[in-house]
Amino acid sequence: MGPTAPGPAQRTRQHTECPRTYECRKTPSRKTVEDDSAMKKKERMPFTGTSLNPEIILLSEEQRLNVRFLTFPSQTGSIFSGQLHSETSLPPAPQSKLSIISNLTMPFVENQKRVGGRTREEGLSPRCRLPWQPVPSPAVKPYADVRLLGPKKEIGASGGGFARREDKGAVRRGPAGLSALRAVSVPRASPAPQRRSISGRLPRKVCLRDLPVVRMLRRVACWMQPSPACGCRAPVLPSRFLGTSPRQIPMDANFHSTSFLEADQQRVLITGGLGQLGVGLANFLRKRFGKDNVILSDIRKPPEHVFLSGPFIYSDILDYKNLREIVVNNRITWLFHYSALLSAVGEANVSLARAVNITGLHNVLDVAAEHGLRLFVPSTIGAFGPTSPRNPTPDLCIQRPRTIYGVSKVHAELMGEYYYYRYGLDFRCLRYPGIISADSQPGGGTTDYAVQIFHEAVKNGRFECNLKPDTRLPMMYIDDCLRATLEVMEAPAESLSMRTYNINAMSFTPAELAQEVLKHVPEFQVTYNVDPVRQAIADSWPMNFDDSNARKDWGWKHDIDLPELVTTMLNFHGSENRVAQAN
Ligand SMILES: NC(=O)C1=CN([C@@H]2O[C@H](COP(=O)(O)OP(=O)(O)OC[C@H]3O[C@@H](n4cnc5c(N)ncnc54)[C@H](O)[C@@H]3O)[C@@H](O)[C@H]2O)C=CC1
Ligand SMILES: CC(=O)[C@H](N)C(=O)O
Repeated sequence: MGPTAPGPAQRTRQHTECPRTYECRKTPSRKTVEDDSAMKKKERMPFTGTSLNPEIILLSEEQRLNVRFLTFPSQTGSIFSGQLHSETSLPPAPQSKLSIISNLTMPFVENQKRVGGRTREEGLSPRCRLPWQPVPSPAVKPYADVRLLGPKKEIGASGGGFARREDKGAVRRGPAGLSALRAVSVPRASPAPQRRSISGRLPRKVCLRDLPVVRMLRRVACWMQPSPACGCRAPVLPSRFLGTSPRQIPMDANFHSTSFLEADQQRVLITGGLGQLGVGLANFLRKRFGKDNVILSDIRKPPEHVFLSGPFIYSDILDYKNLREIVVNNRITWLFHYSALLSAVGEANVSLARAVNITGLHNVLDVAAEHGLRLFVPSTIGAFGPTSPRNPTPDLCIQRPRTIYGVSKVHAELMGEYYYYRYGLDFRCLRYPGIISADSQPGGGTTDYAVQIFHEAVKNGRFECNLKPDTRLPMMYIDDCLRATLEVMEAPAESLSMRTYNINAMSFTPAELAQEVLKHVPEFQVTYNVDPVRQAIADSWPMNFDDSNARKDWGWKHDIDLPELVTTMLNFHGSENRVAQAN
């Protein structure tokens, strides 16, 4: 069986990304009648897990056209990939060897082939066998033609060999269905056949049950077991079992990113960081991760105090290569994607909003998936529409927003969740209410009035509101918003029953807010000059937000209610005003 014809994805692949990844191809040999019969009688075990290093485990499988592909890292940290096909089988090939650490039965390959004159199950301890059977699938063909992708040097100690052909490229992928298995991987700085454990000991004898791959495969087995009730397979695999990223970069790209050892020291990138929320987020995260580990980025020129407060970098979210370069050069591990056009400005410039909010999001998703980042994308109350329940609005309900902003945010929620299931992207998303901040200005949304009112109350004693007095919307003080954002990012994955959560703090109308301001500024006057665009948007948005899932799953709790909000905001603007007057 020759190599498959390149698909469109392959043709566009960047081949220069990772010099550690090579392609090697085996010369195929024919399966025999004996093979066939052994397989039918179940005398032959399926192909087994072959990852070598207990700290670097990746197993994945994809169906591309009629070819199945499985991948795993070698002991040297390079990616190996086997291409499985129904027609042919592996010949012995002398140049490369695989160490087979166990007979972990892969549920997606139904046949055990000979490798270098021995079958893969030979020499394996029975106690290592996993208690599960190959899962029959119509897409799975019983015999394999395996191509290996790997480095030119020897990588293992036993088993058969594979002729290798150097190639700068990596695994290609096609549009067909995926049922990949993947465990989280750890990057390696340099090839090292024997790597010390954290305790300093050399892991000469590894207990297979403790290997990530074994644990992972056990879980896969559970997922893949037919459910007793219906006899069907679980409809989806958990994200971490799923395959590779969608852009055409080498398969081992995410080996360059987070290591378990480094996990506590995050390197953070914030896109669109010069808006209402980004600078506050950067300051907040810098307290947690250190000043130099949080990079703000935007397409605007930062004010001096922001520029001097920590790393700032130019990044246009529409420039994918630039984004990738920043992530790679700065070894980013967490990405907060704040770039967006908000509801009102989005309606004023739909094509730009579509580009920034949708195309920009695609770039971010791909970079994050490729480099194993944890990705936070904020959504909004604006992701709901007039047909959603409005009082309260639950996490899961109909979402038919009527703004490009809302549509782009529903798209972001769905794409993020799709990437989570499809590629194992650690996507986390909160639907923010209108956010009220003292020291930063809103960027053109429908809830902006609730920020501007304080400034005007202190400065002029009056305010012209562009929403009707009885327009009720969910709101939150910025400190709560930023804390929620960090909390959901730090929440253990097991605690998250969803990837997108509503969060809320309070809900009020302009009239109620003005009433609260009046308690502090007795001469305060509000007039109403309704902006029909903003009003129509607000009328389609939730009045109250049900955030019970966030409270239940990861312990979300707001601190600031309306009275404290008003006091805090007026204090800030009052003292700012006094400073200005004194100057
Ligand atoms: N502020 C709020 O009340 C709420 C905000 N959110 C979300 O939070 C995120 C941050 O919101 P804000 O800071 O209020 O937004 P903002 O409008 O104040 O700031 C957005 C930033 O994105 C930048 N940007 C625009 N085009 C860009 C591009 N091509 N490349 C890179 N950056 C670009 C802008 O320069 C701006 O600094 C947004 O995604 C927004 O949808 C969600 C709900 C409420
Ligand atoms: C609630 C939001 O998403 C934003 N503040 C807007 O009004 O557009």
